[in-house]
Amino acid sequence: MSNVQNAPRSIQRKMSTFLSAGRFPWYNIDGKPVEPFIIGMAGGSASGKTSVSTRIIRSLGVPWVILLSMDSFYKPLTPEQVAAAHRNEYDFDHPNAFDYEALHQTLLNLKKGIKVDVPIYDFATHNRLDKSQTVYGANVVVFEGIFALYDKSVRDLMDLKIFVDTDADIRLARRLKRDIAERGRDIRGVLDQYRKFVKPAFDEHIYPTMKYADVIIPRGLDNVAAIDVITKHLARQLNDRGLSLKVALSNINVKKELPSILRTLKPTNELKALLTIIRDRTTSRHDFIFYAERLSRIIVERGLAELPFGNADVITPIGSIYKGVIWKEQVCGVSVIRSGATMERGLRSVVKDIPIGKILIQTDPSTGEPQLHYCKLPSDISQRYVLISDAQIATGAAALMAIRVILDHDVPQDRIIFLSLIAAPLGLHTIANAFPSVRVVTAEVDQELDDQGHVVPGFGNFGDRYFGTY
Ligand SMILES: Nc1ncnc2c1ncn2[C@@H]1O[C@H](COP(=O)(O)OP(=O)(O)O)[C@@H](O)[C@H]1O
Ligand SMILES: Nc1ccn([C@@H]2O[C@H](COP(=O)(O)O)[C@@H](O)[C@H]2O)c(=O)n1
Repeated sequence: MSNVQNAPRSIQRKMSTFLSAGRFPWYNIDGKPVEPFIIGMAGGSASGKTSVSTRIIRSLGVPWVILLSMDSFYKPLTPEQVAAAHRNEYDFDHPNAFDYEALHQTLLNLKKGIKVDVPIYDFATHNRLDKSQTVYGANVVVFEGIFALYDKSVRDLMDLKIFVDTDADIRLARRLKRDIAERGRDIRGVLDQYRKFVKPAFDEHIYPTMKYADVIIPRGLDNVAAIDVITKHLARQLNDRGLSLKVALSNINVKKELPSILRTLKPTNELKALLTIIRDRTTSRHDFIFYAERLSRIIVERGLAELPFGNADVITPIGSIYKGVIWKEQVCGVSVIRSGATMERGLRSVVKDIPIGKILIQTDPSTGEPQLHYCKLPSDISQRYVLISDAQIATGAAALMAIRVILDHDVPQDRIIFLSLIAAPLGLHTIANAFPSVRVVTAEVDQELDDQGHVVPGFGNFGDRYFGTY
């Protein structure tokens, strides 16, 4: 997810992620992501590309929409080029001013649902800022820029191509006002740059890309009718792609045999005693927390046994060699809030200094579908093994979403270990069907789900019992 609060106002306006609600599943029951809808929005400078894009996005009312600006992909300049830019001697309106390879890769990754780092551009310094913006997850991507329709490989990624056609005088007037107010320019500079570069480039390179557009919007934002037609078309297209994981889950084949992704704890009486206390409705909150955390630690230890080890010989205090082993890889935790957070203490007490990310997934009461509301993960997660924690697996819908998020952050399936205290067979089959290389560690497999989706016999609402929010 993105955060541009600290960027200058002009940048914030251009690089936005519209997250008006939780994100519904963006993958099918086989765990494969469904591609976002990509719109290309070209037109002359100050024609209204950003304004039209924002209006369409707001009217669409779809959550998880990204407005990506081509400015982010201006090639970095040398100090000499920056000096030339300040003298109005650098041509920012030539197609060669942009890095199409980086641009193509970014759009491709967004299309695949993979997390991307988008450079943040600063018009005042004519260069990228040191920090970038992490963008993850989109139902719709609107990509706007003067050369948005210029490059064929970029065009080929688009589902809809739009050209905003606004009168040249109006464009110049708006550019004057905007560049002075937002981009640190003066009147002379803007007019000089317009005459030398902006106008010739429009006539020679930008206007000709209009032929690639599916839709042309004369007069930009003022053309209410055109924007309305486009919004309705988009809404229909998105509706046709609608996914219902809930319906698909009810068709999962729950075989008698449990899937091979499962790792259960050894069924000792000690384990049974812990589960008896946790499952007992009369257990006090104090005892519940104590024994739940004790069980979490055992689950985490079992999860760590799944990691790869290497040989390590050590010398003992009496000078003898011990042929030992060490963990070979770095690990991190990701807790599925709320009940997964109850296992964090267990994780911390077993793995020293473990970074722990968080994912908030809630079930939408009207549709029964899981929704992703929040996601904050360690930045180097792709270099680590990931222990996802959630107290129980019921239908597997939340687990599927959590695993999909981690995969979208470049973690291979076989580096993901899902830790849960108990699991229902349906949830295990759901995970195994979509992600057969993920491993699930649990204390016990319960019998089934009741009509309301509760795990039976289960332990009730784990989060409420742990946090005291009955
Ligand atoms: N229809 C309009 N009426 C008045 N001002 C507009 C209109 N459309 C855009 N603007 C203003 O013109 C400037 C350039 O518009 P913007 O949408 O950023 O263009 P672009 O993204 O094509 O460069 C902005 O300051 C914007 O607020
Ligand atoms: N350092 C820069 C980079 C670009 N420009 C001008 O921006 C225009 C494109 O942005 P729009 O929002 O207007 O589409 C382009 O015409 C460049 O001249 C700049 O002035 N300085």
